[in-house]
Amino acid sequence: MIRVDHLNFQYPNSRREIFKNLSFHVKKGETLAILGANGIGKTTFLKCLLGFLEYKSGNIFINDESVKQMSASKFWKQVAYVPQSKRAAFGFTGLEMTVMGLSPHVRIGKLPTKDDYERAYEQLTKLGIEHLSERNCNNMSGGELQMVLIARALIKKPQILIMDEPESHLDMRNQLKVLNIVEELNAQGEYSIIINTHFPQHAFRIAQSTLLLGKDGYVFDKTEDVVNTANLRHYFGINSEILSFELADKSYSTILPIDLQTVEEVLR
Ligand SMILES: Nc1ncnc2c1ncn2[C@@H]1O[C@H](COP(=O)(O)OP(=O)(O)OP(=O)(O)O)[C@@H](O)[C@H]1O
Repeated sequence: MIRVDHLNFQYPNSRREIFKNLSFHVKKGETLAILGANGIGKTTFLKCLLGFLEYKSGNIFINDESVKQMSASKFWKQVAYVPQSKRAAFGFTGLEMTVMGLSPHVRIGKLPTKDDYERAYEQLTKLGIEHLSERNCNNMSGGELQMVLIARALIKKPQILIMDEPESHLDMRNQLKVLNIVEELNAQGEYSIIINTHFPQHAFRIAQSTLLLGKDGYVFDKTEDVVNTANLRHYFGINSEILSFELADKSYSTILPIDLQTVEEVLR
Protein backbone atom coordinates (compact mmCIF):
# COMPACT_ATOMS: atom_id res chain seq x y z
CA MET A 1 0.00 0.00 0.00
CA ILE A 2 1.30 3.43 -0.89
CA ARG A 3 -0.24 6.59 0.53
CA VAL A 4 0.49 10.16 -0.48
CA ASP A 5 -0.58 12.69 2.12
CA HIS A 6 -1.02 16.43 1.47
CA LEU A 7 2.04 16.69 -0.76
CA ASN A 8 3.18 20.13 -1.94
CA PHE A 9 5.86 20.78 -4.51
CA GLN A 10 7.27 23.81 -6.31
CA TYR A 11 10.54 24.09 -8.28
CA PRO A 12 12.87 26.56 -6.47
CA ASN A 13 13.24 28.78 -9.55
CA SER A 14 9.51 28.90 -10.34
CA ARG A 15 6.43 30.54 -8.84
CA ARG A 16 4.06 27.80 -9.95
CA GLU A 17 3.03 25.21 -7.41
CA ILE A 18 3.14 21.97 -9.38
CA PHE A 19 0.90 20.25 -6.85
CA LYS A 20 -0.84 21.44 -3.78
CA ASN A 21 -2.26 19.23 -1.03
CA LEU A 22 -2.03 16.15 -3.21
CA SER A 23 -3.46 13.10 -1.41
CA PHE A 24 -4.27 9.64 -2.73
CA HIS A 25 -3.49 5.97 -2.11
CA VAL A 26 -2.94 2.76 -4.03
CA LYS A 27 -3.80 -0.44 -2.17
CA LYS A 28 -2.01 -3.74 -2.62
CA GLY A 29 -3.41 -5.46 -5.70
CA GLU A 30 -4.54 -2.18 -7.29
CA THR A 31 -3.36 -0.13 -10.24
CA LEU A 32 -3.47 3.67 -10.39
CA ALA A 33 -3.19 5.60 -13.65
CA ILE A 34 -1.83 9.16 -13.57
CA LEU A 35 -3.18 11.33 -16.36
CA GLY A 36 -2.75 15.00 -17.20
CA ALA A 37 -1.82 17.42 -19.96
CA ASN A 38 1.79 17.88 -21.11
CA GLY A 39 3.87 19.76 -18.57
CA ILE A 40 1.31 19.41 -15.77
CA GLY A 41 3.63 17.58 -13.35
CA LYS A 42 3.33 13.79 -13.85
CA THR A 43 7.09 13.19 -14.13
CA THR A 44 7.74 15.70 -11.34
CA PHE A 45 5.46 13.66 -9.11
CA LEU A 46 7.30 10.43 -9.93
CA LYS A 47 10.62 12.16 -9.16
CA CYS A 48 9.26 13.24 -5.75
CA LEU A 49 8.02 9.72 -5.11
CA LEU A 50 11.38 8.18 -6.02
CA GLY A 51 13.32 10.66 -3.88
CA PHE A 52 14.99 12.56 -6.74
CA LEU A 53 13.19 15.79 -5.84
CA GLU A 54 12.49 17.06 -2.35
CA TYR A 55 8.87 18.05 -1.70
CA LYS A 56 8.07 21.15 0.34
CA SER A 57 5.65 19.50 2.74
CA GLY A 58 3.42 16.48 3.09
CA ASN A 59 4.46 12.87 3.26
CA ILE A 60 4.55 9.57 1.40
CA PHE A 61 3.98 6.29 3.24
CA ILE A 62 4.69 2.72 2.18
CA ASN A 63 2.76 0.29 4.37
CA ASP A 64 2.25 3.13 6.87
CA GLU A 65 6.00 3.81 7.15
CA SER A 66 7.12 7.28 6.07
CA VAL A 67 9.60 7.09 3.18
CA LYS A 68 11.46 10.03 4.74
CA GLN A 69 12.44 7.77 7.64
CA MET A 70 13.24 4.79 5.41
CA SER A 71 16.78 3.80 4.34
CA ALA A 72 17.47 3.90 0.59
CA SER A 73 18.15 0.17 0.61
CA LYS A 74 14.78 -0.64 2.25
CA PHE A 75 13.00 1.73 -0.15
CA TRP A 76 14.56 0.19 -3.28
CA LYS A 77 13.86 -3.36 -2.10
CA GLN A 78 10.17 -2.48 -2.09
CA VAL A 79 9.92 -0.10 -5.02
CA ALA A 80 10.80 -0.82 -8.66
CA TYR A 81 10.83 1.80 -11.39
CA VAL A 82 10.37 1.18 -15.10
CA PRO A 83 11.62 4.22 -17.05
CA GLN A 84 10.57 5.15 -20.57
CA SER A 85 12.61 3.00 -22.92
CA LYS A 86 13.26 5.78 -25.45
CA ARG A 87 15.48 7.60 -22.98
CA ALA A 88 17.68 4.61 -22.34
CA ALA A 89 20.87 3.68 -24.12
CA PHE A 90 22.84 0.85 -22.57
CA GLY A 91 25.72 -1.36 -23.60
CA PHE A 92 24.42 -4.37 -21.65
CA THR A 93 22.75 -7.57 -22.76
CA GLY A 94 19.13 -8.31 -21.83
CA LEU A 95 20.33 -10.80 -19.18
CA GLU A 96 22.82 -8.36 -17.61
CA MET A 97 20.20 -5.63 -17.53
CA THR A 98 17.74 -7.94 -15.77
CA VAL A 99 20.34 -9.06 -13.19
CA MET A 100 20.83 -5.38 -12.31
CA GLY A 101 17.32 -5.39 -10.88
CA LEU A 102 18.67 -7.49 -8.01
CA SER A 103 21.18 -4.81 -6.97
CA PRO A 104 19.32 -3.68 -3.78
CA HIS A 105 19.58 -7.29 -2.57
CA VAL A 106 23.28 -7.66 -3.38
CA ARG A 107 26.12 -6.33 -1.20
CA ILE A 108 28.19 -3.50 -2.72
CA GLY A 109 31.22 -4.83 -4.60
CA LYS A 110 29.75 -8.35 -4.84
CA LEU A 111 29.28 -9.74 -8.33
CA PRO A 112 26.00 -11.41 -9.33
CA THR A 113 26.08 -15.18 -8.78
CA LYS A 114 25.22 -18.02 -11.18
CA ASP A 115 21.93 -18.25 -9.27
CA ASP A 116 21.23 -14.55 -9.94
CA TYR A 117 21.76 -15.08 -13.68
CA GLU A 118 19.45 -18.11 -13.59
CA ARG A 119 16.77 -16.04 -11.85
CA ALA A 120 17.21 -13.34 -14.51
CA TYR A 121 16.84 -15.87 -17.32
CA GLU A 122 13.75 -17.28 -15.61
CA GLN A 123 12.27 -13.76 -15.38
CA LEU A 124 12.92 -13.14 -19.08
CA THR A 125 11.31 -16.51 -19.86
CA LYS A 126 8.22 -15.63 -17.78
CA LEU A 127 7.77 -12.56 -19.96
CA GLY A 128 8.41 -14.59 -23.12
CA ILE A 129 11.54 -12.64 -24.04
CA GLU A 130 14.35 -15.10 -23.22
CA HIS A 131 15.53 -14.69 -26.85
CA LEU A 132 16.70 -11.20 -25.80
CA SER A 133 19.03 -12.47 -23.09
CA GLU A 134 22.19 -12.28 -25.21
CA ARG A 135 21.12 -9.27 -27.30
CA ASN A 136 22.77 -5.92 -26.59
CA CYS A 137 20.17 -3.44 -25.32
CA ASN A 138 21.47 -0.85 -27.82
CA ASN A 139 20.31 -3.15 -30.62
CA MET A 140 16.80 -3.67 -29.26
CA SER A 141 13.64 -2.01 -30.53
CA GLY A 142 11.75 0.30 -28.13
CA GLY A 143 9.25 -2.48 -27.40
CA GLU A 144 11.94 -5.07 -26.72
CA LEU A 145 13.87 -2.75 -24.43
CA GLN A 146 10.66 -1.84 -22.58
CA MET A 147 10.02 -5.52 -21.88
CA VAL A 148 13.61 -5.98 -20.58
CA LEU A 149 13.15 -2.94 -18.31
CA ILE A 150 9.96 -4.54 -16.97
CA ALA A 151 11.91 -7.78 -16.34
CA ARG A 152 14.56 -5.78 -14.49
CA ALA A 153 11.87 -4.24 -12.28
CA LEU A 154 10.04 -7.50 -11.55
CA ILE A 155 13.05 -9.68 -10.71
CA LYS A 156 13.41 -8.18 -7.26
CA LYS A 157 9.76 -8.93 -6.46
CA PRO A 158 8.83 -5.36 -5.52
CA GLN A 159 5.67 -4.39 -3.67
CA ILE A 160 5.34 -1.11 -5.54
CA LEU A 161 5.83 -0.90 -9.29
CA ILE A 162 6.13 2.53 -10.88
CA MET A 163 5.98 2.81 -14.65
CA ASP A 164 6.59 6.00 -16.60
CA GLU A 165 4.58 5.91 -19.85
CA PRO A 166 5.58 2.29 -20.56
CA GLU A 167 3.36 2.05 -23.64
CA SER A 168 4.38 5.33 -25.28
CA HIS A 169 6.51 4.92 -28.44
CA LEU A 170 5.28 1.35 -28.90
CA ASP A 171 3.20 -0.02 -31.77
CA MET A 172 -0.31 -1.33 -30.98
CA ARG A 173 0.81 -4.95 -30.56
CA ASN A 174 3.58 -4.00 -28.11
CA GLN A 175 1.22 -1.62 -26.29
CA LEU A 176 -1.17 -4.54 -25.78
CA LYS A 177 1.70 -6.74 -24.53
CA VAL A 178 2.58 -4.14 -21.89
CA LEU A 179 -1.08 -3.68 -20.91
CA ASN A 180 -1.51 -7.46 -20.64
CA ILE A 181 1.51 -7.68 -18.33
CA VAL A 182 0.13 -4.92 -16.12
CA GLU A 183 -3.27 -6.69 -16.04
CA GLU A 184 -1.62 -10.00 -15.10
CA LEU A 185 0.44 -8.39 -12.34
CA ASN A 186 -2.68 -6.66 -11.08
CA ALA A 187 -4.56 -9.97 -11.03
CA GLN A 188 -1.79 -11.57 -8.93
CA GLY A 189 -2.82 -9.15 -6.16
CA GLU A 190 0.74 -8.66 -4.85
CA TYR A 191 1.63 -5.25 -6.24
CA SER A 192 0.58 -1.62 -5.96
CA ILE A 193 1.11 -0.30 -9.48
CA ILE A 194 1.39 3.35 -10.51
CA ILE A 195 1.47 4.08 -14.21
CA ASN A 196 1.92 7.45 -15.91
CA THR A 197 0.13 7.43 -19.21
CA HIS A 198 -1.10 9.69 -22.00
CA PHE A 199 -3.86 7.20 -22.93
CA PRO A 200 -7.13 7.59 -20.97
CA GLN A 201 -8.41 4.41 -22.67
CA HIS A 202 -5.54 2.50 -21.07
CA ALA A 203 -6.61 3.81 -17.67
CA PHE A 204 -10.06 2.28 -18.38
CA ARG A 205 -8.46 -1.03 -19.22
CA ILE A 206 -5.93 -1.50 -16.43
CA ALA A 207 -6.48 0.95 -13.59
CA GLN A 208 -9.00 0.66 -10.76
CA SER A 209 -8.35 4.29 -9.84
CA THR A 210 -7.07 7.35 -11.69
CA LEU A 211 -5.34 10.52 -10.58
CA LEU A 212 -5.99 13.38 -13.02
CA LEU A 213 -3.61 16.28 -12.47
CA GLY A 214 -4.51 19.83 -13.49
CA LYS A 215 -3.30 23.40 -13.06
CA ASP A 216 -5.95 24.24 -10.49
CA GLY A 217 -6.11 20.97 -8.61
CA TYR A 218 -6.63 17.28 -9.21
CA VAL A 219 -9.21 14.51 -9.08
CA PHE A 220 -8.58 11.10 -7.62
CA ASP A 221 -11.26 8.43 -7.66
CA LYS A 222 -12.39 5.25 -9.38
CA THR A 223 -11.30 5.39 -13.02
CA GLU A 224 -14.88 5.42 -14.37
CA ASP A 225 -15.65 8.42 -12.14
CA VAL A 226 -12.53 10.35 -13.21
CA VAL A 227 -12.25 9.63 -16.92
CA ASN A 228 -15.41 11.27 -18.22
CA THR A 229 -16.21 13.88 -20.87
CA ALA A 230 -16.60 16.70 -18.33
CA ASN A 231 -13.15 16.08 -16.84
CA LEU A 232 -11.52 15.68 -20.26
CA ARG A 233 -13.03 19.04 -21.21
CA HIS A 234 -11.82 20.70 -18.02
CA TYR A 235 -8.37 19.12 -17.76
CA PHE A 236 -7.46 18.74 -21.48
CA GLY A 237 -9.64 21.38 -23.14
CA ILE A 238 -11.18 18.89 -25.56
CA ASN A 239 -14.64 17.71 -26.45
CA SER A 240 -14.82 13.93 -26.53
CA GLU A 241 -17.15 10.96 -26.54
CA ILE A 242 -16.76 7.77 -24.53
CA LEU A 243 -17.63 4.63 -26.44
CA SER A 244 -18.42 1.44 -24.53
CA PHE A 245 -19.20 -2.01 -25.87
CA GLU A 246 -19.16 -5.69 -24.92
CA LEU A 247 -17.15 -8.36 -26.66
CA ALA A 248 -17.03 -12.00 -25.56
CA ASP A 249 -18.55 -11.13 -22.16
CA LYS A 250 -15.94 -8.47 -21.49
CA SER A 251 -16.71 -4.75 -21.48
CA TYR A 252 -14.46 -2.24 -23.15
CA SER A 253 -14.45 1.56 -23.10
CA THR A 254 -12.49 3.96 -25.20
CA ILE A 255 -12.37 7.70 -25.71
CA LEU A 256 -12.79 9.47 -28.98
CA PRO A 257 -11.41 13.02 -28.95
CA ILE A 258 -13.82 15.02 -31.14
CA ASP A 259 -12.37 18.53 -31.26
CA LEU A 260 -10.69 21.28 -29.28
CA GLN A 261 -12.90 23.42 -27.10
CA THR A 262 -13.71 26.75 -28.73
CA VAL A 263 -12.75 30.03 -27.01
CA GLU A 264 -16.47 30.63 -26.24
CA GLU A 265 -16.73 27.20 -24.61
CA VAL A 266 -13.62 27.86 -22.51
CA LEU A 267 -15.00 31.24 -21.36
CA ARG A 268 -18.49 29.91 -20.66
N1 LIG B 1 14.03 21.58 -13.08
C1 LIG B 1 12.94 22.31 -13.33
N2 LIG B 1 12.86 23.59 -12.92
C2 LIG B 1 11.75 24.34 -13.15
N3 LIG B 1 10.65 23.88 -13.78
C3 LIG B 1 10.68 22.59 -14.20
C4 LIG B 1 11.82 21.75 -14.00
N4 LIG B 1 11.54 20.52 -14.53
C5 LIG B 1 10.29 20.60 -15.03
N5 LIG B 1 9.78 21.84 -14.84
C6 LIG B 1 8.44 22.33 -15.21
O1 LIG B 1 7.49 21.67 -14.36
C7 LIG B 1 6.29 21.42 -15.09
C8 LIG B 1 5.93 19.95 -14.96
O2 LIG B 1 6.84 19.17 -15.73
P1 LIG B 1 6.73 17.59 -15.85
O3 LIG B 1 7.87 17.12 -16.66
O4 LIG B 1 6.56 17.03 -14.49
O5 LIG B 1 5.38 17.44 -16.66
P2 LIG B 1 4.68 16.13 -17.27
O6 LIG B 1 3.26 16.16 -16.82
O7 LIG B 1 5.48 14.92 -16.94
O8 LIG B 1 4.78 16.46 -18.83
P3 LIG B 1 4.77 15.51 -20.14
O9 LIG B 1 3.42 14.87 -20.20
O10 LIG B 1 4.96 16.50 -21.23
O11 LIG B 1 5.90 14.54 -19.99
C9 LIG B 1 6.55 21.89 -16.52
O12 LIG B 1 6.00 23.17 -16.66
C10 LIG B 1 8.05 21.93 -16.63
O13 LIG B 1 8.48 22.89 -17.55
